[in-house]
Amino acid sequence: MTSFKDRLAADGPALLGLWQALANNYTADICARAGYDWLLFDGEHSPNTAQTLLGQLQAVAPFDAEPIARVPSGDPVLIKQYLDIGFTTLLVPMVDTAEQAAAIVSASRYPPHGIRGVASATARATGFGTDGAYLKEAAERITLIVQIESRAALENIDAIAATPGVDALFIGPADLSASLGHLGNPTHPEVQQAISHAKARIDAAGKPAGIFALSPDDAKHRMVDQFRFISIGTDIGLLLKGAQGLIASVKN
Ligand SMILES: O=C(O)C(=O)C[C@H](O)[C@@H](O)CO
Repeated sequence: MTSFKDRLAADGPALLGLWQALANNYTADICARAGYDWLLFDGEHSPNTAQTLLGQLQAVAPFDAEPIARVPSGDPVLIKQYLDIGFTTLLVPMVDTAEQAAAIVSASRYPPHGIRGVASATARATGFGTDGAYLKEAAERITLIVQIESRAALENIDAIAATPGVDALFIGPADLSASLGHLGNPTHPEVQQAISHAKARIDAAGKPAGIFALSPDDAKHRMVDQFRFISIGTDIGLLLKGAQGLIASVKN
C-alpha cells in the first residue's frame, strides 16, 4: 500500500480532499465513493471519539480515498490511540514550534526512535497481530502532517518544516486569521499574504503544502498556487447547501 507521504511526493495534480465533520459512518461511507483523494476525519472540532473514528475508518476501508485523522491536539496518548485503531495519516493542529513538531514525531514512532507504546496483538493497526511487518514498517507507512495556523507558527515555520519526521504542512486559514487579529476574516489581505509566505517557506523546505480552501473557487486558486493537497469542502457544507438549495428551488 502506497503511503500518503509517497503520494504527496509523487508528481501529479493536487490531491483533493473532503472534510468529514458529521462524525458518522454512513455519510463517510457515501463520501468515500465520490472520488476524493483523501477524507479528513476531524477529531478537533467534531464530536468524534476514538470509537466513532473507528467506525468511520472501517466504513471507508474498501475505498481508495486516504483516511486522514485530525487529532484534537498533539497529545501522545491520542496519537497512539488514533494510530492503533489504524489511521496511517494524522493531521495535528496548532503546531507552533519545532519542539512541538519533534514531540509529535516521537509520539508516532516506536522505541528507540520514539515513545509510542506497543500493542501488536490487540491493535487494529497490526491486523490484530496478523500483520507481522507493521512494527518495523510503521514509520514508513505513517504520514505526519502538522498545521500552520498561528503567528508563532509563521515565525517558526522554517524550523517546523525542517523537523525530521514532519512529512507535510497544512495551512489553516480560520485559526491563522484569528491569530493575526482578523477573526472570521480569512480573506483579509494580511492573512492571504501570510498564506503566500507560508507556502513559499514550505516549498523552500521541500515539503508538501496543503490548505483548507474557503470555497470551490478558492480551491481552484490553490491548485494554481500548486498546493499539493487541498481540502475543497466539508460534508456539513454540502448537506446544508444542498438542503437549502432544494427547498429554495421548489418554493421559487
Ligand atoms: O484553521 C482552519 O482553517 C482549519 O484548520 C480548518 C478548520 O478547522 C475546519 O474545521 C473548517 O472550519
